[in-house]
Amino acid sequence: MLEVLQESLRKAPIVNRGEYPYFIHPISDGVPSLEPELLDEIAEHMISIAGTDYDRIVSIEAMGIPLATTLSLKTGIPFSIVRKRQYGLEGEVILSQSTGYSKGELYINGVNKGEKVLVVDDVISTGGTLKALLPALEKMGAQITNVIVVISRGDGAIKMRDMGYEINTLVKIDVDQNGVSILEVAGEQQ
Ligand SMILES: O=P(O)(O)OC[C@H]1O[C@H](OP(=O)(O)OP(=O)(O)O)[C@H](O)[C@@H]1O
Ligand code: HPA
Repeated sequence: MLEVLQESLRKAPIVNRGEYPYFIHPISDGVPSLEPELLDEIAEHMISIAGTDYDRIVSIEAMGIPLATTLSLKTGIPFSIVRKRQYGLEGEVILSQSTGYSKGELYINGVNKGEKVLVVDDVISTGGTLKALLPALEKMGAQITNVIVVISRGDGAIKMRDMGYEINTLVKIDVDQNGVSILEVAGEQQ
């Protein structure tokens, strides 16, 4: 299951971002090369989890974009990208994002009241990003049908569950100076 993803994670190099050991991977960084086989494997798996009964895919700049694009082409469902840049459009919602290595503002445009949305992203780590985004989408009147994140590291997904949000993740990993260890793969017995 998810063989291309697993193989690529085993090769991921680590760099330090302050105290935070940061893995570098095609899905989370777009480098060194994002292969169509990997995007295809992930998008098919996401569709097997979420189906296609939603009005909009929502994802976050930058590395949510290839995921949302692939899903949109496969499902025919449009997507909106939550941006790190302000546009000042009517109805734009501003939220504060905090990750293990950065802080900043995010701006939501294009999500309409009453829409069913699928939220996808590349990584959940501290959970800081989704902790800000999911309540904001609900406040805008969106109905979140599913949240799917490709790679889970740390306890962000557990913290989100404690807040009442179920996050589907495709792989759970551990990261240290030596590299990435795969702890769990969706759909596989441990
Ligand atoms: O669970 P968290 O600790 O919040 O970390 C997860 C977030 O970190 C990364 O985004 P980043 O802000 O690095 O943006 P990028 O996609 O532009 O690399 C990733 O795409 C998630 O959105
Ligand atoms: O270690 C990481 N690598 C890539 N993207 C990330 N987003 C949160 N943590 C990470």
